[in-house]
Amino acid sequence: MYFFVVNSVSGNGRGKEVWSYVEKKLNKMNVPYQAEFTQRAGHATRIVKSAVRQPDIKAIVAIGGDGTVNEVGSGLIGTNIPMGYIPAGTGNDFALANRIPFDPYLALDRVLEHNVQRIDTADLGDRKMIGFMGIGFDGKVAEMVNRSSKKKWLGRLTYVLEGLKLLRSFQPDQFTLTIDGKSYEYDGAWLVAVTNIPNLGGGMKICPSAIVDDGQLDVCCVQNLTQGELLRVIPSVYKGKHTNHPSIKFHRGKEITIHSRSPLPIHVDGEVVLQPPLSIKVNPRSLSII
Ligand SMILES: Nc1ncnc2c1ncn2[C@@H]1O[C@H](COP(=O)(O)OP(=O)(O)OP(=O)(O)O)[C@@H](O)[C@H]1O
Repeated sequence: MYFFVVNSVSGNGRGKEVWSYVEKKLNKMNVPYQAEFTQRAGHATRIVKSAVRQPDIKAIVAIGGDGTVNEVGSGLIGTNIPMGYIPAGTGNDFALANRIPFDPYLALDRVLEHNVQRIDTADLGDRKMIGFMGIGFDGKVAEMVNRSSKKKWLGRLTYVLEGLKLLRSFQPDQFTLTIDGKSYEYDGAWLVAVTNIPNLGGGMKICPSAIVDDGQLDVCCVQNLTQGELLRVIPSVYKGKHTNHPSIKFHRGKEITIHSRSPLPIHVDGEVVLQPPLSIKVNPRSLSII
């Protein structure tokens, strides 16, 4: 039995549309399934925690964006039930990183192929990170994207549009990072991103060397750039070609703490949830995906 958790409001309604395609195909193929719709933030994790008690669950499949992947994955960490994913959000970075098709029928085919892989996740106190988190500029962009009414039509471009809007007014800040016991100071920093997967923000390969199952977290800090310089660098980030830029620093580690001088917004898998200081610890191969 496949259990679907559907966030019908993801991608400003794309979730509902995607479910209608998936439901039709499941019925046509006579695949046994159950489905439940999320009613509010946090609900997907509760649905999953109750569903995993059923004896015959083959996989729990998230339909939504990266926020839904976070909530469904959070409920499955530590179990042997794998998470499937059919993208229906705005950024869909988890799908991009794991080569999950954007076509709902093809994504469903991949679910039904049932090839299980273990991936790393990370703990941020009580909260889990499945793919990525960011603090500073991209935390603020995530906040603006989540409020945007244009995301259904613009999709991933919403991140670019909101980023451009923010560029003029954002004040870079001072960050202290501690990575596996070693400290680093960054002044005039635009953002710090910590990731399990290479991309965030709708396909920006911020940490191009990140590997989903290497037991490590990748860190990127962007500092000391003028607004114009940042604007020129952004296109190269989509290709992961920014790694030799003198103002962009990379680290890798298992345990990371981040302090910022001001209380900047933090997003975890695209949802703004926390305030610094922040401790992040990798949880190696803690989640099965298909
Ligand atoms: N019925 C609901 N009403 C309002 N919010 C909901 C509901 N169900 C889930 N949510 C919340 O919707 C938020 C956004 O979902 P999600 O991240 O999956 O889509 P998205 O933001 O469009 O995509 P992406 O994160 O890929 O950009 C999540 O934080 C989730 O908790």
